[in-house]
Amino acid sequence: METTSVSSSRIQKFELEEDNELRFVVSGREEVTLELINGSAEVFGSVVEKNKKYIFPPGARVAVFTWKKATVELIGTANAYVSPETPMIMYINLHAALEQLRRIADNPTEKDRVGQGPRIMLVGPTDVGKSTLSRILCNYAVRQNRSPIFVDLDVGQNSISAPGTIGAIHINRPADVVDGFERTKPIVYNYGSLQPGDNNALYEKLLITLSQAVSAKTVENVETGISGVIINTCGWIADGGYAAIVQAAQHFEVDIVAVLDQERLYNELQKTLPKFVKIVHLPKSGGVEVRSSEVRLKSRNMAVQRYFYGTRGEQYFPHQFDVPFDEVTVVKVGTESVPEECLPVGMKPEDYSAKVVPFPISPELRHHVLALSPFDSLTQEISTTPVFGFVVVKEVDMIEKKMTVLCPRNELPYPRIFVYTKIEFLDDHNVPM
Ligand SMILES: Nc1ncnc2c1ncn2[C@@H]1O[C@H](COP(=O)(O)OP(=O)(O)OP(=O)(O)O)[C@@H](O)[C@H]1O
Repeated sequence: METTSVSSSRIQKFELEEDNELRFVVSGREEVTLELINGSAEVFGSVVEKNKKYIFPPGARVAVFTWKKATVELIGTANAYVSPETPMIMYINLHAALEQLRRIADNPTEKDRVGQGPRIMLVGPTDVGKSTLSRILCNYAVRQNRSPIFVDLDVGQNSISAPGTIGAIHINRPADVVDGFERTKPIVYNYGSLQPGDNNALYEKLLITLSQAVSAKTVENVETGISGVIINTCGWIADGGYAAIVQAAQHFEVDIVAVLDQERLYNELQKTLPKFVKIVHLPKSGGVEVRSSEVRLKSRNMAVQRYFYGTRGEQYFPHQFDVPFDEVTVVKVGTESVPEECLPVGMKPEDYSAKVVPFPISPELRHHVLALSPFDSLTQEISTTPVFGFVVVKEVDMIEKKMTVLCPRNELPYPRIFVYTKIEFLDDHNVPM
């Protein structure tokens, strides 16, 4: 990738030519301020306002793209360079194709797709820019007065709720340049682990339930139906991961699959998916970060941190609660099946993948994120019903028989059925009780 400058000093000014992208990483411990001095620019599809200061936190990785020309200033410690090579033309062409399908859906003279706009799914290995392209496509859609549904099936790096979940949100305004999309009224299902392969059957059950909830939304609201659905997936593409992609395409009834980067996956999907599904192959941007497992862990911690504490632009003030053991039931979804050879002859093994079972309260729960179920007693529906939200277990006192949890609200909702997750978060803030 050709670059025009690389720098990390405190004040840096960049002149961007047509179709150039300024890429930077906030590399120090302090924030970095971005300002558009002249021209026009966007960050992952969100318009950057002239002379407004955008403050990015440490670790942020950003691309400021211009279709025309722009003068951009960065203040703070940032590794930055300008690249003249980006796939943005191809990404906007994809958006134009989606927009064309929305127009057809909106046109009552066309019989076949009336009322239902495109359903696109983005697939590819990890770190190819799937989440970023989803954000760009959602932004371009709302900038044309559309209101699509964004679905995130990535349980490892979910951008709607905590890690270990899948979910959907209705997008009706562009993403904030720094904080991304508003997460109001999301539909969130708790899967409880970072790898879909940990419990394939449960993952598929949740895919089905979420796809039904999304379809109901697209039928309920005409504008949403026409705007369509944009689906981000996780980077697990081998073996069971490939099967999960195919299942997701079927359950969400997608009509377009955009494969980022990997040609082999593109070829395989062409053979597997039905002919009416259009499959496109797109290059990844040279700016996309290849993240180590350490960086991935950090970004997951930041996602949980954001869930409880918000962002610089929108801070939350969570509370801590002591919960006596007798006021809470902890459950787990999915247990080991009894091996066939241990069952009486002729008996079929039961499907334990989504079985809801009590989980003993013990110090093992410390630092675990637990989901809040809307049910008031142990029922099998817990496994496939959206959750209220999450708490983090800060302490488990086996002598006093109580646990201390961090909750985003100043009230801990009843009923108190907490669902175990494997996700851990070390909260080092002092929070009021
Ligand atoms: N053009 C770009 N320039 C600089 N950074 C970028 C660019 N595009 C994406 N990034 C950054 O690269 C990182 C990875 O991108 P993204 O999350 O979109 O990849 P992904 O394929 O969804 O990854 P995964 O499947 O692992 O979740 C993010 O931090 C994102 O901000």
